[in-house]
Amino acid sequence: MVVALASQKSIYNSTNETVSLPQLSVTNLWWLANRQNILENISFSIEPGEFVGLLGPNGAGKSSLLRCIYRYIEPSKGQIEYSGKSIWQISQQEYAKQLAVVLQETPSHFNLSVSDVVSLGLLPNTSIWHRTSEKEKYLVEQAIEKVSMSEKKCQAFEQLSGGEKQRVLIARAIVQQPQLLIMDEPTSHLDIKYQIQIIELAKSLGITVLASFHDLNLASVFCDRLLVLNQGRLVANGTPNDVIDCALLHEVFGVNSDIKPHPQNKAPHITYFYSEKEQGDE
Ligand SMILES: Nc1ncnc2c1ncn2[C@@H]1O[C@H](COP(=O)(O)OP(=O)(O)OP(=O)(O)O)[C@@H](O)[C@H]1O
Repeated sequence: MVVALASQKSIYNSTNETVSLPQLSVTNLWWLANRQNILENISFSIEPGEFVGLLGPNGAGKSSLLRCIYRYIEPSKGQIEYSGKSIWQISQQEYAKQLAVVLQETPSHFNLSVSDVVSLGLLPNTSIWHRTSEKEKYLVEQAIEKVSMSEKKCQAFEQLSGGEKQRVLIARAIVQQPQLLIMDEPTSHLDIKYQIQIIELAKSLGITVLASFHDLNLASVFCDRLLVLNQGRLVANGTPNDVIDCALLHEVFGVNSDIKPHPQNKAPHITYFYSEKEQGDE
């Protein structure tokens, strides 16, 4: 038996014991486009509250996998379950309440101010005719402050820099108060200070996060677990310590590297070699 969606964290097994459900599980997922396998037989699950990084070189299939999970594309085969239920059996409105998505391309929000865009995060939990309450206005203000955009809250969203737009979209996701946050390269337009700020912010929400990264060191320091895609296949799934090693980096990303513990939290920290020199060469 599966309990109601908003609290779907557990089920009862045959001996009536409560067993924990993964927040998200992907099983034998395939996606074909133009008769080509873009995603091949991918399986993994994510527990509630986990912060999971999705890694892989350009074209590995990261965005395609995330698009399947947020229902932008329908997989060719396989299952995606949210709290034990197929995502295709959950109503669009209910799924929108559970899940917020921050993408690398910023959508056009013509004539909307920063505050307006952040307020859009209220929509999945209200109706279009709903009058914004004082509490909701406060939530919006707070989210804008958290991403350090208070000074520009009245400015047109379209006039912002790429990094500022990204921060506003994170604030919109915060306002939505989702259980699962999906971010496709959330730090791609951000300078290093805001990269760290945004990831720390996402972590501080205490919700389940699945985010794709190109910066492997950032992912290593902040993620509980890493999934590595290569040519549409899941080639590694484990803690940063389990996953990040020189052989994998060479095989998947084609780089030579040296790995040492980060001085702050001992997570693997990669130093790349910039020449064609093989490791160990003088
Ligand atoms: N709608 C589509 N039709 C055909 N091919 C597609 C489609 N969407 C993605 N692809 C192909 O699937 C592959 C994986 O693309 P995807 O965007 O998922 O990779 P990615 O890992 O997110 O890459 P990047 O790091 O460059 O953003 C690419 O070769 C891409 O050209």
